[in-house]
Amino acid sequence: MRIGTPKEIKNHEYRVGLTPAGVRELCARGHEVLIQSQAGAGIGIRDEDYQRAGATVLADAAAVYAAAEMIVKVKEPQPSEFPLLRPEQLLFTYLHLAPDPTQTRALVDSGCVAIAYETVSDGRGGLPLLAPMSEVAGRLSIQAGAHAMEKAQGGNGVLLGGVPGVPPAQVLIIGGGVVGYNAAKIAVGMGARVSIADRSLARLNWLDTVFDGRLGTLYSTADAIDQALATADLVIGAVLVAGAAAPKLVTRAMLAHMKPGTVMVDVAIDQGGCFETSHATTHQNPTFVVDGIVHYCVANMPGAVARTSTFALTNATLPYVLALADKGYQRALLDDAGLREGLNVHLGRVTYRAVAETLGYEYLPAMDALKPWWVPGTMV
Ligand SMILES: NC(=O)C1=CN([C@@H]2O[C@H](COP(=O)(O)OP(=O)(O)OC[C@H]3O[C@@H](n4cnc5c(N)ncnc54)[C@H](O)[C@@H]3O)[C@@H](O)[C@H]2O)C=CC1
Ligand SMILES: CC(=O)C(=O)O
Ligand SMILES: [Mg+2]
Repeated sequence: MRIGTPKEIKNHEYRVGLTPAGVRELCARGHEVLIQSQAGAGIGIRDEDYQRAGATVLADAAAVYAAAEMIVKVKEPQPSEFPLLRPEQLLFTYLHLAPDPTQTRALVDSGCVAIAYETVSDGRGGLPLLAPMSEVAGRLSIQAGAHAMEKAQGGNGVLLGGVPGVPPAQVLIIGGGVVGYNAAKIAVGMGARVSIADRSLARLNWLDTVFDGRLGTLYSTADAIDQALATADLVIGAVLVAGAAAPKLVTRAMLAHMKPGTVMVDVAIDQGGCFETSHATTHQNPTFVVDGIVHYCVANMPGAVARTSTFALTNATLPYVLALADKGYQRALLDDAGLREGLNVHLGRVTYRAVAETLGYEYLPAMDALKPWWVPGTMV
């Protein structure tokens, strides 16, 4: 198969969808890899590194999209990339379609086959291609939040860990999954007082055991969140209902009960955000203030630490890229029910239920989309 990786063009996005190690694996299996010139430049991967691994370097994105049967990238295609997609072309990347009607329309109209990293599952309730970036974003959320708490950044001037004789910051984390756990790990490590809210009692149980008394757990209700907001210095929004728009758990009315200068980091912004007052921001202009509360809502947080993030992401995506390239997407999706959950758009139809329901498309189950390739008795 001919696999192409363009340079990312989202604001301050320096990650890249394939590393030279991935290129080498693909070429060793007889595939052809096309990389846009300078695709890895932001993280110190040179065109020569890709060439040495076996890739052909092409001058621009248009050349990569025109030649490749499968596009492997990081972020959702930006509007200038929409016209480059073509019927039956395979797109493997983060998409976050539920809160993004414009992109969904463009993918449907393009006739491409779009597999979203964030909805691929591992069959055990995990999201193996979201998890590595959630680890990064969770850890980074505390770093970004602590910075925003500084007076010069508009925050309330509280030091996360306090000092002897002065209490540390109160951190409230809403959602105790991968982002929430990693945020808690860093916040606890920096000496903050941490509470974590989730609606899964099993998850709260696990967090309580792992942190062994070093954080408090809250069952997530509007009441519990409202009360915890009143004393918080830093709030991390980290909930997810897979593939769906995030529930709005902090309303604008709740901001009135909070201390001025409190910082809210909405990591769930890529699914539309879990604070009513959130809107997506960029690394260039990451924060804004509503009713005295500082909001940080960057939708591609891992892009800030693009080198770590690229290797963490591609370690997880490579086995799937190899399967798609070796078998073709139809066989790869039929063989792996978890990868099949990644199929969001197929030849003009929406094949992920939460996206179809949120945006008003008719839902076509992935298995029905794959019927022409399905031989009974050969699938899992
Ligand atoms: N902004 C960025 O750059 C990035 C954003 N993310 C986003 O962060 C979000 C969280 O991702 P993960 O931690 O990997 O998901 P996850 O599935 O591991 O965890 C989500 C948690 O939210 C909980 N939850 C669901 N509804 C809730 C409610 N009403 N109240 C409290 N908890 C609730 C679930 O029980 C689960 O424990 C996702 O939207 C993901 O796309 C992830 C990486 C980077
Ligand atoms: C998960 C995601 O959207 C990101 O890493 O940018
Ligand atoms: Mg988007």
